[in-house]
Amino acid sequence: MLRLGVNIDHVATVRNARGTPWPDPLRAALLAEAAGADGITAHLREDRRHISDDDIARLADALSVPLNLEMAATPEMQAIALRHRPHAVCLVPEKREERTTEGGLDVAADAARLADYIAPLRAAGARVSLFIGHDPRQIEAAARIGAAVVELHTGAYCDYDTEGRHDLRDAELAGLAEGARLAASLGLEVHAGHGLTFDTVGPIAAIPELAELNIGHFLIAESIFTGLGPAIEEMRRRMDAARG
Ligand SMILES: CC(=O)[C@@H](O)[C@H](O)COP(=O)(O)O
Ligand SMILES: NCC(=O)COP(=O)(O)O
Repeated sequence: MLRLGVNIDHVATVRNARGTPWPDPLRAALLAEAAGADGITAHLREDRRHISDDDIARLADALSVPLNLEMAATPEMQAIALRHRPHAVCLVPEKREERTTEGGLDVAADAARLADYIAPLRAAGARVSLFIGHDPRQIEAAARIGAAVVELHTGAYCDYDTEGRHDLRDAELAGLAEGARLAASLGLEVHAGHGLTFDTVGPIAAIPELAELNIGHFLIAESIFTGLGPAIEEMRRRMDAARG
């Protein structure tokens, strides 16, 4: 079965716009669980623009489904992950000035440091995931350093779709499918996510090697109109339909 991880970061974006306690990302996460989410994803950015340290503490305490903590590979974040022991830790590249996560980690160029970095996380029982593009060099490097999971960045595929650049979108989709095949053949669990919507999820969900999709921004946006539960249920329905 293809799992759906619901990313609740942008509930915190709305909360932080006013500095109120609402809307509460934990409440959204519990609603997502009730609507059938298989896991909750939260990205504790270094600049704390959405999810806060307190959110992570409360999510780690209250969730029944697995928590996937996305974070930069910094000493501060490693200490936080070791304190809260989430089910999974997904390492992502971060730039302070970016609007959203622009690309994947350069695992090939940073292999020795990342191997050392993930060792204590693995020893603490976390499933370590690396957020990367579908470049075979990055996938092979992820396998070499002992990651359990790679999450393939679907942002470019989604952007090309939105811009109507269908040749580029289809080439990107083919690259993601090829990357998923390579990663699975190397023994990695394969996830995908970033920017996915009702319109773009089908062809990604149809890639047979994928075990999990992480989807946030679109679901939170859609929930303004339909409520979070129905948005998640519709995404789940489209994922299942794509799997036949
Ligand atoms: C790594 C990833 O794809 C998500 O965490 C996404 O980055 C959500 O957070 P931002 O929108 O702040 O990038
Ligand atoms: N890792 C991708 C993720 O968690 C969700 O990304 P998005 O759907 O918020 O763009």
